[in-house]
Formats: sequence, C-alpha cells, structure tokens
Amino acid sequence: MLNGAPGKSSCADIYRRGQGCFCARHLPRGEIKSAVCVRECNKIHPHQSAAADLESVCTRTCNSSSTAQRRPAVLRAVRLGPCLEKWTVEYLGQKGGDKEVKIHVSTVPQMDFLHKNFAYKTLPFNEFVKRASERKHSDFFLCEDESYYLRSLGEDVRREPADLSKQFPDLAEDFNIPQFFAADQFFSSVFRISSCGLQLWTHYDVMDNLLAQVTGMKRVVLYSPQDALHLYLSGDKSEVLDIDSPDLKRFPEFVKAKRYECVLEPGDLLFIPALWFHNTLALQFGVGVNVFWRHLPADSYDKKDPYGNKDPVAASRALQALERALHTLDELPADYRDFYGRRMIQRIQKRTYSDSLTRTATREDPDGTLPSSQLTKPG
Ligand SMILES: O=C(O)CCC(=O)C(=O)O
Ligand SMILES: [Fe+2]
Repeated sequence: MLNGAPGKSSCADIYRRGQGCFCARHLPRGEIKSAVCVRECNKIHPHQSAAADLESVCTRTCNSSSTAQRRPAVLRAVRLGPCLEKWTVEYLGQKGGDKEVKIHVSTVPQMDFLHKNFAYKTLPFNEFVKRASERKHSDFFLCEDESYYLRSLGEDVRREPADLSKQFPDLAEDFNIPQFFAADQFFSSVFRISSCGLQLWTHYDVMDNLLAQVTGMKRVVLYSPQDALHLYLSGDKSEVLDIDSPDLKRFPEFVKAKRYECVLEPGDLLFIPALWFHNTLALQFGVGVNVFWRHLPADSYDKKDPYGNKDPVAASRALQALERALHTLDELPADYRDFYGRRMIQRIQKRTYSDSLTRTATREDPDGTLPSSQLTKPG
C-alpha cells in the first residue's frame, strides 16, 4: 500500500486512524470518517457521526500531549454550502458575471512551467467558465481543444491575496469557509477552475491549506517535505512534470519519493499542510476553492507575498546566508571545496533534520515509535 514507485497509481494512505491505514480513495462516501483538528492540536480525531459537520469536528478540544500530526487528510462529504448544488456552468456565469480574469491557456493539458507551454490570457469570467467546461471551442486563443486553468487573484495582483468574498461576492456567499482556524489567521480564498484533463505541476506552498472540491473530480498526488531531495526542485516546483511515467534517466532519485494519492469528489476537502508537495489532475471539468491560512506567527511570513508561496523570512535569510557561504568556498581549490562542502552538509543534517519527523508512521508502526532502522523504506 505504501508504494513509492511512480507510474503505479497506488492508493497510498492519505491518512491513518487507530491501528490501520485508510486509503482515501476507498473511503465510503457520505460520512466524515475522521478529521484533522488544526486549531487545537493537529491531531486526527476519531470517527464522527454521519451528521457531523466541520464545525463540530474541528472545535473539539484535545487534551492529548502527544506531538501534533501535520499530515494530509481527506474529509468526505463536507457541508461546503449551497455551492454544491448551485454551481453549474450557467449559474457561475450569471453570478460571476463578466469580470475579467487572468487565466492559463495551453495546447496540451499538462502545464509545463519549465518550458512555459502555456500563455496568460484574459477573459470575462462567464466566457472563461463556459470554455473551460467544453472540450472543443468555437472561440479559442491557440487551438480548438486548448485547456484552461484559473487560479484567481486579488484585486491588486501584486499586493493583495485572492479573496472570493471581494472578487466574487455573489458566489462567495454559497461557499462556507471551513472553520479550521481563527479568523485572524485567514490569508486567502482562491478559485481553482480547470478544464478536464488539466494537470498542474508539483509544488509546495508555505501556508496550511484546505482544498475544497465543489464540482467535478480531481486526482491529487502528494509528497512529503522530507522527500524534497528526490523531487528535483527548481524553487518551489518539481522539475519532474510527468509524475506517472517519469524520465528516470534524468530523474533517477524520483523513485525514492513516496507517493500519496487521493481522488477528490464534490464535497471533499483535502488538508494540505504547509510544505507538502502537491500535483493536481482534473479528471473532469471542475471548480474548487482553496483556503490558505497562517499557521505560523504572522511575522514569520513574507509581507509581500500575495500567493502564499514565498519562503518564510527566516528560511529566505538562511538560504541567502548559504549562498554567501558557498561564495566564500569558491576561494578554495576544487578538492578543498568538495571536502568542506561535505562537512557542511553533515553539519546541516545534524543540526536541522528532525528525528521525530524522520520516524514516519507506517502500517507496521502506526505511531512511528520504532527506531528508524526498523522502518520500511519507501519504495
Ligand atoms: O487544485 C488545483 O488545481 C491546485 C491546488 C493548489 O495548488 C493548492 O490548493 O495550493
Ligand atoms: Fe498549491
């Protein structure tokens, strides 16, 4: 079940409860099996009744002193509000109106940030929704079967985070923001509207995130922050674009990254903890909303970051200091650079790698308490 081999669409367990692992894809529909309590303790709480709504799940108080589990979790059949019934293409067009939106358009459904195989275009929201919902278009920019993607933005794109209640007030009232965090932690609410087949590259964000699926189905593949070294990062994105059949000559380490996978259906909510990598594939035309909130103290974040994906200020400072240190090493001949580079890596590992994180829980060791030497290595 904990299959790390790319290409195999294994249902890695998105979350655990009690003794065993639950495969998110095979959870029964129509009930909330468990939930991550983010506000109090980040722990997964036991089964709630079928009638439980998010409010009653997440406001439970947890007196446990055990370490918080910052793990992805899928909540099924959540009461997201009237949007679940109302958000048809026609209704979205009527209520969203002809407000201009900036969209990604590409001739192929797999968006490639490395070769920029997409163009930024502007369309009235109602026209965009209509085109994104159809496979072939009578009006188009690049070709008649082009793919569309909207990640909604704030009013002042460079400064303001997206907020549905400001950009789309008539639609925002149909969507209940899940109450998993205090009001002053709210950062943004973002429309994610994709053509059928659209795939967004693997990336991480620096804030905690709830991705709500309102219409259509979407596959989401996640990788732990601990697999960062196996993902061939370029900034916040992975260069491995085809995660289902990766080029292993170019990316041999990718096989070591453990793949977690779920399929979101309307009414499902995925908790994506900050720094967890995610890759989305729209299995149908679909509308989602994601909500970012500040999980760290407010001053940890870059103030000029409307997207929620700039590294925390302390991390940026540390990365800059590393660049300076590397520059200093350039004063030495290659064999010395190599030697001191290795020593620096060892120092960084000793100082920063967290033992508690390394002891990842598995089916054999649900609590992650076995010494790490006894844990099965991801495929
Ligand atoms: O749903 C998508 O297409 C992307 C979602 C995403 O990247 C996010 O919620 O941070
Ligand atoms: Fe994201």
